[in-house]
Amino acid sequence: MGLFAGLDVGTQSVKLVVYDPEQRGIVASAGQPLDLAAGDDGSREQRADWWVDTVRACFARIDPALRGRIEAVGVSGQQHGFVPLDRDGNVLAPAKLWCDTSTSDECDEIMEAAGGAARCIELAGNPILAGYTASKLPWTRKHRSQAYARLATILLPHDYINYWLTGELWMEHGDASGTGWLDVRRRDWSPELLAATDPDRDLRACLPPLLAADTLVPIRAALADELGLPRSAQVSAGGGDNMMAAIGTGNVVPGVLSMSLGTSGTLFTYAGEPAVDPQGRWAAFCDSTGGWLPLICTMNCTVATEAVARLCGFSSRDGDALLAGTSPGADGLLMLPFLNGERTPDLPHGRGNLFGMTATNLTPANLYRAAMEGALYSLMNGYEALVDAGLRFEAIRLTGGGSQSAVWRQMAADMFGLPVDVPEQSEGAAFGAALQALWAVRRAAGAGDSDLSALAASHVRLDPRLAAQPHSGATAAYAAQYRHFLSHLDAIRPLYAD
Ligand SMILES: Nc1ncnc2c1ncn2[C@@H]1O[C@H](COP(=O)(O)OP(=O)(O)O)[C@@H](O)[C@H]1O
Ligand SMILES: O=C(CO)[C@@H](O)[C@H](O)COP(=O)(O)O
Repeated sequence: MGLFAGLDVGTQSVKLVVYDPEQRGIVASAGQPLDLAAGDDGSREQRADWWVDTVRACFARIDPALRGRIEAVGVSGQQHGFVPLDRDGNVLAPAKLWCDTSTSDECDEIMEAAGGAARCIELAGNPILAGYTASKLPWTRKHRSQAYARLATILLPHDYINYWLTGELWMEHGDASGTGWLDVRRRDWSPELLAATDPDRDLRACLPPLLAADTLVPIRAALADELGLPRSAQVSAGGGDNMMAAIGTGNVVPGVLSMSLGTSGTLFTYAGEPAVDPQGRWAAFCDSTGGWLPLICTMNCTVATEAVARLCGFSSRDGDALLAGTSPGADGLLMLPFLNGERTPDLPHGRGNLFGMTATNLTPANLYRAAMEGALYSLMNGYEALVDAGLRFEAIRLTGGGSQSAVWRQMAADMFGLPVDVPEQSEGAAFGAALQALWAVRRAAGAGDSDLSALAASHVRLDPRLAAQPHSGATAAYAAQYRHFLSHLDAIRPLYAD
């Protein structure tokens, strides 16, 4: 059997893993950082050619002998980014990203045109929140009128990489549901939401076909030659990074809870049917295997820890050592880490807040701990909605860069009162993309092991050395601090109302 490549175009970097399904091991990997253009108005943008150049650089770092054995490639990407193309497939403007809060007025305008947030949920399963793709279109109409005039196709980041790899335009249901335009119950575009976004043109014409999760498309021969891949290599449907991390953490059956600690913080679980919350307390997305993926996403996870580490002059990679003398609750120091504005809770104009400072507790270590805790309190807030809805979990599967911190692993176990398991394959999204490609190839071959849950069960391996068990004393300390988090959140909401 050949090798399977998984690419993850994240916010901070591109990651590439090459997986050998026979050996059950990652045989090569490469990562390369990405720039981010940030504006005071909350804009967060990247250029599509940065992604392509970085993907090229990652492939170049893999041994050519391994590249020559790659049978299929799966692509994962940060969700929601708006990639506008003209009719010749040229990119018209920088991509506004999932963490771009400059379009919150346009979110309100779309929801008003559709009949309000509750009506959006009735129509398509989700309100139009800051970060989702939909509001970036009217923003483009207002601020980039030339790009709007020439707009022929809308893609998401991973769709664009698929287009570059294959020359074919498509979307799949998982990432497409993060546009805000997909009716997640019918798994098709909502005409009402499209019309509410742009009453003057048929946006449906700008959206490429939605292909099934097990689709395979041949790579472009010229690009295969350039990247050193076989001309027979294929590209699977791919998906949003959370959809791919679901596969890469074995979250393809009900009852598993995954948490990703990256630029964003996310919590998600698999559902075999649409999982819509009438109050919109979670994102009712589709997954990239034919199911659904109720998801909580915060915009400030490692955003907050990186900011504190930078301020205090250390690397987050060394953060655990600094935390040695600290304890749950950070000695009373509490951070509401909404540095970039926030989606969960819905405070696009929010800012970070620090509470509980005394003459003795304001140390770099407590500050760093407060950032880590604050990132998890935000997720806890969303998790309670899932629990209210009757969902129960026995453990957390942790992935994303933050999963490399032993302190964060233990903190998650203690705060949520659940054991934390960490897959051996630490790049959950990139690994999930490789597994999706493997699954699609096995299905196309009619192979016996083509059932995804069986495939994930046999390929996603947990690393017992990285597991953490909850300690009840710490759980109680976090619960007390979490109550403060909620009361401070109530207090600051009016400050950031518009
Ligand atoms: N050992 C560590 N301790 C704490 N944080 C870490 C550690 N290793 C990585 N990280 C964090 O993880 C981030 C990268 O996470 P990742 O999931 O790759 O992000 P994204 O997919 O959003 O680009 C780093 O910027 C850093 O903040
Ligand atoms: O917006 C969301 C999910 O709705 C984010 O989770 C993005 O998908 C970006 O992910 P990372 O780059 O942080 O992995």
